[in-house]
Amino acid sequence: MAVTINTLREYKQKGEAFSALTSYDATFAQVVSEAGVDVILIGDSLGMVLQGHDSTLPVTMEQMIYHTSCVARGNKGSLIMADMPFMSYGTVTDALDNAAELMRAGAHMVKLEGTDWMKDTIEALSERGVPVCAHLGLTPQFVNKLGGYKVQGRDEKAAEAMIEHACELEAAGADIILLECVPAPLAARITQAVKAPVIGIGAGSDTDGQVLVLHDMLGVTTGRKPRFVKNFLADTGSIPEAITAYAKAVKERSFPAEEHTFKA
Ligand SMILES: Nc1nc(=O)c2c([nH]1)NC[C@@H]1CN(c3ccc(C(=O)N[C@@H](CCC(=O)O)C(=O)O)cc3)CN21
Ligand SMILES: CC(C)C(=O)C(=O)O
Ligand SMILES: [Mg+2]
Repeated sequence: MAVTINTLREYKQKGEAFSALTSYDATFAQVVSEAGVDVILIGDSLGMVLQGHDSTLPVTMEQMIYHTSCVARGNKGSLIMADMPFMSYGTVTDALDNAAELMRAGAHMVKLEGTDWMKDTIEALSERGVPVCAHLGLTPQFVNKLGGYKVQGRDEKAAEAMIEHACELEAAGADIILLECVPAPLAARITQAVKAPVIGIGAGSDTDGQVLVLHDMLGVTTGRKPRFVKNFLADTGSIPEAITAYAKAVKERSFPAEEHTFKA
């Protein structure tokens, strides 16, 4: 049975964790979906892991459409989420036009990075039939404003603001919240505060789901690895087995462990 946003809502209600992983092409999309990973993300991280840039900012709509169409052809029943790239949702009109392109390419929903300024955008998309994931915390498209890839929401004022933003974006129509690089206790508070399923990366084990970049969990990413990354290929014999082990570890909540988590 194909995974839908309702499937993810049911998981949250039952307290069953679900898994997500990036894919950028048809072959990996098929392997990832056949391994039982619930959500495939066409992440704008492709700008870093496929293209070799040091940020996600150079990624274009044309590239996201191309990779989304490749993933859609390989997918065997996972929910397909596509990142809207930098400045493709700067205005509500741009967001509608560009989200439509990603949905035509085969996405089932889109992901946008931002806070309360996205309320109108999310409302417009939601009203017109586009499910939205709101990405909060470390939002890589804001790296030049954030001053680096750093944990977000560490002080109480920033934590309160993030909780409020999550609630406001859910009220505007966001179907899923994604939290990146936030202290585990804050991620737990947000997961309780919203009805929408919450997916975490570097957000501890109390979110409803987990996501990783495919290249990171296969151990092929070059350079410094973030704390939240685990190499699942190291203890398995093949890429399909590594991906299956990841999906299982997320379901069992054995990943993320303490060493992958920011405590405060
Ligand atoms: N390969 C890859 N994996 C990712 O998870 C990822 C990308 N690319 N590209 C887009 C963003 C950038 N991401 C990053 C990149 C670096 C850190 C990092 O080095 N974090 C430090 C935390 C520093 C602090 O304590 O504030 C760490 O130790 O994990 C985190 C997220 C996550 N996303
Ligand atoms: C790291 C995940 C959440 C992402 O946005 C991406 O892969 O682009
Ligand atoms: Mg992204």
